[in-house]
Amino acid sequence: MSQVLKTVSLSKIFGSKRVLEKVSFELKRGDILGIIGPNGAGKTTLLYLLLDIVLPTSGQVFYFGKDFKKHKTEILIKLGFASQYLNLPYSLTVEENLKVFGHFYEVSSLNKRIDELLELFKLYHKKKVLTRYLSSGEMMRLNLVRAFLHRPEIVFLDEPTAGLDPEYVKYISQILKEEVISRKITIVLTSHQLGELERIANKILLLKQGKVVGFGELKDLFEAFQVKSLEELYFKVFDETSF
Ligand SMILES: Nc1ncnc2c1ncn2[C@@H]1O[C@H](COP(=O)(O)OP(=O)(O)OP(=O)(O)O)[C@@H](O)[C@H]1O
Repeated sequence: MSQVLKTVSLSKIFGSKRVLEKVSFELKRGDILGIIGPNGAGKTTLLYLLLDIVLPTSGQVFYFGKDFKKHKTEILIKLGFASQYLNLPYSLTVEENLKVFGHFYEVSSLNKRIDELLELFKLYHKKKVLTRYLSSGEMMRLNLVRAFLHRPEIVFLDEPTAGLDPEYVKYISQILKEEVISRKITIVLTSHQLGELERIANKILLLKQGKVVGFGELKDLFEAFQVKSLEELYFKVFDETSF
C-alpha cells in the first residue's frame, strides 16, 4: 500500500522549551495510528505541526510523497481535523455550521452528505438545533461530522472520544474503523482510552517528553516490549520518571 504521510526529524521548540525532538515516522493508506503519551508529551503539538496550525522549528513533512511546505493548499484540502477543544460558532444551527464548512470546501451533494454523516454520528435529531445547546459529547460528534464532511484522505482526531459515554466511545470507534476499511482513508488520533485504541489502531506511536520511544505495528510493539495489552505497554514505557 502507498505511503501517505512521512515525517523526517520533526522538532518544535516553544521559547526555550523543546516540545518535540526529531520525530520521524511513516504511514500507509488504511493505517490507523494511535499517538499515546502522558499529559504534556507533545501529542497535540505533533498534530498541529501535521496540520500546519503550528510551524516546525526544524524537520520535514511529506504527504503523498510531496513536501508539505511546497504544496500546502493542495494537501490541506485532503486533511480533516476534529478536536475536543474546537467549538463551532454557537449562534448557528448544526446544519448551518456544516453548510458553511461544506461550501468552503466545495463539497459535492452537500445536503445529502450532511444528512448521511449526521445519521452516521447519531446527530440527525439535532440538525436544526443551535450549536450553543449541544452537550459536550454532541459537540464532539458534530466536530467528527465536520472532519469527515469533505471526504478527506487523512483525518486527524485529537481525543475524539473525550466527553463521550462508554456506549458512544464503542460506537464511534467502530465507525472510524469502518470508514477506514470502506473508504481506504488514514486516521491519526490521540487518545487516553487505551482499551478502545487497542481495538482500532494498527499502529502506535509512543511519545515521551517529545521523543518517540516506540513506533510500529501494535503486534510488533507487544513483542518488542514483551507485553500483552496496550495498557501494559503504556505503564512499562511511561513509568513515574515520565511525569
Ligand atoms: N503555544 C505554546 N507555547 C508554549 N508552550 C506550549 C505551547 N503549546 C504547547 N506547549 C507546551 O508543550 C508541551 C506539550 O503540549 P501538548 O499539548 O502537545 O501535550 P499533549 O501530549 O497533547 O498533552 P495532553 O495529554 O495533556 O493533551 C506542554 O508542556 C505545553 O505546555
